[in-house]
Amino acid sequence: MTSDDHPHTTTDIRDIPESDLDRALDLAYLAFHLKPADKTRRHHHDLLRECARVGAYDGGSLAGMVGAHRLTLSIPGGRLPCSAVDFVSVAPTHRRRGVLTSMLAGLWRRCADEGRPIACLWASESAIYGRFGFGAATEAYSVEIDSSRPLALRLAPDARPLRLIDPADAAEVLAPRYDATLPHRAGRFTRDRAWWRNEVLDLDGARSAEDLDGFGALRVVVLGAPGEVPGGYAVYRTRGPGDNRPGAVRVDELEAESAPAAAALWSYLCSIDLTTKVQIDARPADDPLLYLVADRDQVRVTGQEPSLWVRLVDVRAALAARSWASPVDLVIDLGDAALPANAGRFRLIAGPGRTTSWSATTDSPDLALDVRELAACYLGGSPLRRFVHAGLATEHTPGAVRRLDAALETAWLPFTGENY
Ligand SMILES: CC(=O)SCCNC(=O)CCNC(=O)[C@H](O)C(C)(C)COP(=O)(O)OP(=O)(O)OC[C@H]1O[C@@H](n2cnc3c(N)ncnc32)[C@H](O)[C@@H]1OP(=O)(O)O
Repeated sequence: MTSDDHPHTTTDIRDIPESDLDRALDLAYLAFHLKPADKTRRHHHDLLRECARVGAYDGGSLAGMVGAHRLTLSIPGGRLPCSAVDFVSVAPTHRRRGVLTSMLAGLWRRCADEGRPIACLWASESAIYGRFGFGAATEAYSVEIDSSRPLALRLAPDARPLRLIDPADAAEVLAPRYDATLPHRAGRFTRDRAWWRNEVLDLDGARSAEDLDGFGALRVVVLGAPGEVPGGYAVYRTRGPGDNRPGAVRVDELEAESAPAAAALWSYLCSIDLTTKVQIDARPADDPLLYLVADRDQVRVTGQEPSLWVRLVDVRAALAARSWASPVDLVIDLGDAALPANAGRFRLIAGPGRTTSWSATTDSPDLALDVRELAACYLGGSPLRRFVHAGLATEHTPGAVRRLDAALETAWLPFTGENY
């Protein structure tokens, strides 16, 4: 297939066969300025082999590639097969000639073939993906706790025992607690054993020294007795004091069934000897931690970033798959320059216990928006009114935005932990 999706592209867009996996990785390392260790390369090789792979070939050479993990994402009220885009690379000799644009068009065809109504990704730069219809659908706070003193709490922590477990056993022990979060937290991936092993726990040590930044071995602490579903757990690493830095705890993941369970885990992490700081790269914006501390000055939000970007590849299927918090009946003008099959005027009829309908209409519109804004709102993370206030969506009928926002709302904000 020769691509005509962009005026400057002269590359052939086609699947990358397994025999080209090494060339594909060489291209990725060229684009990302990496020189990984052998075990990291082996890990990437294994990951990429399992991906859908779209390549841009210029004669005999590979000039671009997109990989997509075949994952399942939690959405409000359910789960959806998702193309989790990764390894996006274009050779510096071929940049800004429409290669990425053409490869993504190829990827949308793969999504349709594989029955994946949504795609998602972590963006290396936020400026890249909006034009392709991606919206920032989950966001994360980075948080730092001053643990030079005990964590002051407004409630009694869960009194069950805490125990450290062997990370090799962690996937089996932690999975039931993690899985229990999926029905109420959209934006999370279902995890098989390999995903736990490599993406969450890094058991083969494929993470680079820069990633680890002096932090030591992985530790896993679990709340509750062996044999029962944990009340909570934390996956973390520690770094002792030295080199003009205080000792610190870095938390990769913390899940808890309740606020007291979370309080027990945070208290533990804040009490580890020779450390005076607990840092966490990604927490949900509605993390109970921010409210259950008695002294809010002890917990600092140090950053707020978009995390998972979502693309509604098949808008009708994506809308039909999610649940709705309240009834809604609205006419929406939807723009989608990259996937015109989604664009047009549609009546959305949806609500609790109701089959969602998204059908073409000529009635006058209540709202006008682009698919990237719909994607940003899809998991319940951003109300549409923010985009109306920013001049990026239009309310033609007063009250329409309020009704759509009420229907899209979820009890918990969507959140994505691992940055694959
Ligand atoms: C999910 C992930 O893997 S994220 C990682 C993304 N990859 C990287 O950052 C690696 C280094 N960068 C690259 O390999 C390439 O520059 C890519 C993949 C980011 C872009 O590939 P290109 O083939 O140059 O993109 P393409 O030519 O199709 O650009 C399409 C449009 O996006 C714009 N665009 C592309 N990259 C960027 C960027 N980094 N910032 C802002 N705009 C961008 C282009 O200007 C172009 O706009 P136009 O249509 O108005 O002219």
